[in-house]
Amino acid sequence: MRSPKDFFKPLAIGAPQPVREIPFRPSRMIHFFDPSNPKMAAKVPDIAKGVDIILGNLEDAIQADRKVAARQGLVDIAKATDFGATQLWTRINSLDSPWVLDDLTTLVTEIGDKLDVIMVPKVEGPEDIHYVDRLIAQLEARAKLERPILVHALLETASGVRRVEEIAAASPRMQGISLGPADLAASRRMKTTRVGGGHPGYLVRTDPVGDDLSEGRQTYQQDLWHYTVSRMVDACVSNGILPFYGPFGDIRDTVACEDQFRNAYLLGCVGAWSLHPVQIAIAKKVFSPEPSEVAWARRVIKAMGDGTGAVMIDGKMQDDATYKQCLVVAELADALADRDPELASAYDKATEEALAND
Ligand SMILES: CC(C)(COP(=O)(O)OP(=O)(O)OC[C@H]1O[C@@H](n2cnc3c(N)ncnc32)[C@H](O)[C@@H]1OP(=O)(O)O)[C@@H](O)C(=O)NCCC(=O)NCCSC(=O)C[C@H](O)C(=O)O
Ligand SMILES: [Mg+2]
Repeated sequence: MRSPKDFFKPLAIGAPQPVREIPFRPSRMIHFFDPSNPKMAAKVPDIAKGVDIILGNLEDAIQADRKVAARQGLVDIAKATDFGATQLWTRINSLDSPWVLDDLTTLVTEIGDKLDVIMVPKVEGPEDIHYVDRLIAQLEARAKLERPILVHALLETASGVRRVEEIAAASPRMQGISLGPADLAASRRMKTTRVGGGHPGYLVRTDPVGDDLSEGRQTYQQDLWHYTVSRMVDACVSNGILPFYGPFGDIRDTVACEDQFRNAYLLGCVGAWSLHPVQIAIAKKVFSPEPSEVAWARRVIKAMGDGTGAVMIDGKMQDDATYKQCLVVAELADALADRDPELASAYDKATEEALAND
């Protein structure tokens, strides 16, 4: 076994030095496309300009007889496209599949210089990350890459959830984790056939009034994913990596998609997947803090000076802890503003207005 001191040493001679910190880059949406679908592939250069992350999917949703075409399609698109500040990711096939070895070998050697992150599906435990970690290092060395490719795990098995903390800590390559609610539901034998979102049967009911058990009792639908998302967020944040909500499969239901994304945002996720162009704007809206929230955060930070002590603002107590909460929002806003001039001016305008009243 390697010593803990070796954690940050390359796993192959000639592989690039692993990163010590995962850089925060705007990651509001991971936009999935099928590289074997000529219509979708043709849209990639344009879509890439409007998303934070674009992902060439090789796993589920790609037919078995299109796997090789999808892999080659991604190589061709990556070589032909300048992605600018947009991150290029891929989702490889599962580690027990007949395609994954060629996925990794081809992608790292042919487009490793363009790939930011490799998403690994159906991760069961840290040993899955150790396997891809070493293999990627060998391939990076072969391709003479200068920058390490990062790894993102999909949380979509009961065993993966049970070991999520070990997965998050498995390698310096670990960039983040996404919830995969469809596979996770199947793995856990949950009785929902939906891809993410709630279920009308999962509810709480108000108590009866008097003896009548059937009349006048409100029901409230509950969040099936609260436990898993919260656990994933803790595992990620305590290991310095980024948590994401995954897919919302009812493309028509943009309202419930927005709700699901917002729940994840409020619980600490940095982004979600978009499966269809219509979901890109939803993710952008939800995962960018509201200008009024940013203005409030900046107001509190200004009033708190060095961040210690307590002050009252608009009747609300602020102290060291609320100062830190506000830093989370303000720092996210600054990172997004660097990428998005429209957001930058909306944030500055709201802040000026808020500060003018102080
Ligand atoms: C879901 C889709 C199959 C729907 O496609 P389609 O029927 O073609 O929809 P539209 O007619 O509304 O499409 C309008 C045009 O937009 C293009 N399009 C559609 N989706 C995309 C996209 N993702 N990127 C780029 N362009 C897209 C269509 O080609 C149409 O173009 P045109 O005809 O020229 O106007 C489809 O959206 C799709 O396949 N999406 C991706 C699905 C996917 O990646 N699924 C896997 C991720 S979810 C998962 O794996 C579960 C998870 O792991 C878990 O376990 O929870
Ligand atoms: Mg899945």
